[in-house]
Amino acid sequence: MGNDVDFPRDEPSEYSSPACFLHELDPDFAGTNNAGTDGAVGVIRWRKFERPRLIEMRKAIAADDRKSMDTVLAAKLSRLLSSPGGRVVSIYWPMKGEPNLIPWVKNSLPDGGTVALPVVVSKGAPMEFRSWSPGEPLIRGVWNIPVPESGVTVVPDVVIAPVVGFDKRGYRLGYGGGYFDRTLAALARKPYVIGIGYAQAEIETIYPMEHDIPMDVILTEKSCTAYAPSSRLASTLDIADSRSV
Ligand SMILES: Nc1nc2c(c(=O)[nH]1)N(C=O)[C@@H](CNc1ccc(C(=O)N[C@@H](CCC(=O)O)C(=O)O)cc1)CN2
Ligand SMILES: Nc1ncnc2c1ncn2[C@@H]1O[C@H](COP(=O)(O)OP(=O)(O)OP(=O)(O)O)[C@@H](O)[C@H]1O
Repeated sequence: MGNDVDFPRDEPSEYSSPACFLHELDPDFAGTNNAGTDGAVGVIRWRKFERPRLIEMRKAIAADDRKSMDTVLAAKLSRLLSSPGGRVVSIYWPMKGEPNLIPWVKNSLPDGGTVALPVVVSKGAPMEFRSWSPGEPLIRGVWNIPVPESGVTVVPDVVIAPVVGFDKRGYRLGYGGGYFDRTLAALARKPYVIGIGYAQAEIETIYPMEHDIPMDVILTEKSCTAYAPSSRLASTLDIADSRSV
């Protein structure tokens, strides 16, 4: 983040970057971060700027590092969802450097849980969740994201949502379609929502707007933070105390 950069305060102005490099700078650095003061327009603009920065940073993670971080995430997920028996857990098919949970599903989740994948059925509408088991055929959906070809529509008890970014209050920044927020808002029974990502995706704030729904827990390779510690649903689902994960 720009705040981490040691910015020389009394640099003469003739040493500043030429205007054509401004787009490469963090908005805080470039003085273009009006998210906090420009209302929704400023927030939307700031998010458009922030998403590619976070995605590129994630894609730059070396394959070996990614593999070991995914192994740590899988172990933490298994502890968090200690007895999935009979529950429907929605995962996602990884893209753009997101943590890959497919090996975890193959190795651990079949212990009594049903896996589902989110499906964008139409633009600007809530998603649907379709059951899927490793090996079952997938077809390309919106954005070329693989989705189950058959599989029945299910209602998830637990939704694992990949984050592009997340903040200190448990809000998630995604790809900008608003799909998870719209879907969670439309479900009759709110599932237990686990945001998952690498620790590098943490930012100070996403400047939450009215439609943004915070995650119950955010899991990274370094931390497991609960934002809804007394969630009734968590206890009925037998979700571990996040402090022990
Ligand atoms: N792996 C994975 N699968 C997932 C998600 C995810 O975050 N990760 N989703 C999580 O939601 C859903 C798909 N999300 C999508 C989000 C945005 C767009 C999209 O069309 N974006 C536009 C920009 C939108 C805008 O700025 O208005 C684009 O890139 O052109 C498509 C799908 C379901 N599947
Ligand atoms: N519950 C909702 N009802 C209607 N519109 C919504 C809702 N939630 C989000 N949106 C719309 O979606 C747009 C994008 O939202 P946002 O920036 O939160 O996306 P995101 O969480 O990054 O994306 P995604 O969940 O698809 O990964 C918002 O500007 C808003 O107009």
